[in-house]
Amino acid sequence: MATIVEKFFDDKAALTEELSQSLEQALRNGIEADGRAVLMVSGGSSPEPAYKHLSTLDLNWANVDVAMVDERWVEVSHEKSNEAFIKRTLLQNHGAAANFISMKNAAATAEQGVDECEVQFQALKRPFDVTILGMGPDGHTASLFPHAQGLENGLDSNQLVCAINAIESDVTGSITERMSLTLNAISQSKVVKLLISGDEKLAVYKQALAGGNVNDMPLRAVLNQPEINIEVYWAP
Ligand SMILES: O=C(O)[C@H](O)[C@@H](O)[C@H](O)[C@H](O)COP(=O)(O)O
Repeated sequence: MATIVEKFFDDKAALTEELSQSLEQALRNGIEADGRAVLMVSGGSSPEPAYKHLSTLDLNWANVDVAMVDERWVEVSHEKSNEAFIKRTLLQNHGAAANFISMKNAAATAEQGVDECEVQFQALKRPFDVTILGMGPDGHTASLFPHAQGLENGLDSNQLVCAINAIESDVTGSITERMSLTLNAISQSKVVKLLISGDEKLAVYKQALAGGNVNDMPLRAVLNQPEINIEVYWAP
């Protein structure tokens, strides 16, 4: 089992305030201790206000590496691009000076692009300072989707990134081809912040925590990892 600390808030504003402060502290600590800080970022609505706030902080952003947790295999101009979302939110203001590591590259498929992506991620400082994860109502996290093609590799691999082709659902939408951090990469973070909002997702988290088949709910594999420090952030 991971070490899990649950941080439950009365509302999203309180969650955002604590998350913003702790991310700032983690980046400052990383820069002070190692000269560079590494922040792994997910898309989703939960971290958006904290990203916008962080971008306004006067940090030594040139010494911060911001890298994607997962990405749809689409161009950055696509409305569903997580990279575009990070560029619109975190990489603004002072945050624009951060060094950004994309997952998407020119390869035709995620499968074909995975080796190039791996090289980029291997160059990052480890352990990463912070990894921000979201969670879907299907129990996916990063792009580790239930029963996806590539999931087994994503959970077992010694690599940092993996190509995933999810089973299309209401959660995935039509774009099922993705790149994701592996479980191995997620494990190599000083802290993992798992962001959850609403009662429905709280119930999904509790179901994952109760145990069961990791292929049905890949979040379980993260929660089961003994070496991960997870902080679960929840607000209604
Ligand atoms: O790439 C994606 O499909 C999204 O980024 C997704 O994985 C998101 O992180 C979760 O669905 C949580 O979303 P919320 O933060 O909106 O709850």
